[in-house]
Amino acid sequence: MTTPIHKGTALITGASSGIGAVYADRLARSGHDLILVARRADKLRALAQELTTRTGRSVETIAADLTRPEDLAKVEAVLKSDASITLLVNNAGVGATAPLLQSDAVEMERMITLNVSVLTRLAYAAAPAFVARGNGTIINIASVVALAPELLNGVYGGSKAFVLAFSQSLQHELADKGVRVQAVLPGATATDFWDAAGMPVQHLPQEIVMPVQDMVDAALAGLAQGEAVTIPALPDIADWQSYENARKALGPSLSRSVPAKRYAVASAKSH
Ligand SMILES: NC(=O)C1=CN([C@@H]2O[C@H](COP(=O)(O)OP(=O)(O)OC[C@H]3O[C@@H](n4cnc5c(N)ncnc54)[C@H](OP(=O)(O)O)[C@@H]3O)[C@@H](O)[C@H]2O)C=CC1
Ligand SMILES: CC(=O)[C@H](N)C(=O)O
Repeated sequence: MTTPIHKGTALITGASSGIGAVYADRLARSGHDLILVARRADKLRALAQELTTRTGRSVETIAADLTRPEDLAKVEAVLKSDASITLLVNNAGVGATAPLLQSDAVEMERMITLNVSVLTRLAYAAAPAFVARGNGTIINIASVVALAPELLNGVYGGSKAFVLAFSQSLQHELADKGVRVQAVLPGATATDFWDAAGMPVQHLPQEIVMPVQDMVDAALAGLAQGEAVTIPALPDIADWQSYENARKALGPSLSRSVPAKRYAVASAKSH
């Protein structure tokens, strides 16, 4: 059993499998107590027991379907009231691989609820408490499809583009208030995600699939290095920086009093 220094409590959503379960393992080992959230209570309990035995940390579980308003409210209340929480891992999410014409609009809306609305509500529950204490970290799990929406289902890509943009906005607003925000953009990662999304992970070219433990270890290394956006698979961080610099360079030209000349609009101002 390891008993490192106590680093506060991490609340992890989607902790019953995949990326969230590995975050739970790594954070418990590095000295965090945990609150694990997902629907499958049996999986959460088994993981909690294993982690407590192995690390000596306190691990609580909350069985919650975060798309149900009453369950979401329960988790929001914990984030608002438990002053020991120093870290929120906003990880619960679902995906899809089907193109628009083969997708069900109600399922797409459910995806938006979990990937966008729930993530936003939980960040809104945590951030004021973190700001009040001048300390706290929010990790938002996005995806490389935030940058490449053509890769998978378009609503999934759009939901992850939201997570990236929202994280960047939070970074901008909260950086001087002692609160850190990291967006993590995994590429294909070997988890149950793929079965639920409609394509077994074994059907992907294996050279693009990262083991889930390596993905989380890289993301936590990126956090420790102070990265605001971590793309575990990207070999050269300079490529991301050029992309960001190009985006920021557009800034001064994006809102002007006249349309661009190429549209040949006779300005209303001259009438
Ligand atoms: N695997 C991949 O290739 C990639 C994944 N991601 C993102 O990583 C995150 C985690 O996915 P991953 O670990 O891969 O997949 P998993 O399917 O293994 O994990 C998804 C987690 O979300 C939980 N969850 C799903 N629906 C709900 C709900 N309604 N309420 C509460 N919890 C819910 C699941 O638990 P339960 O069923 O018990 O509720 C599970 O713990 C997602 O946001 C995904 O978009 C990003 C890029 C790549
Ligand atoms: C990029 C991927 O392949 C991944 N499954 C994701 O969830 O975004």
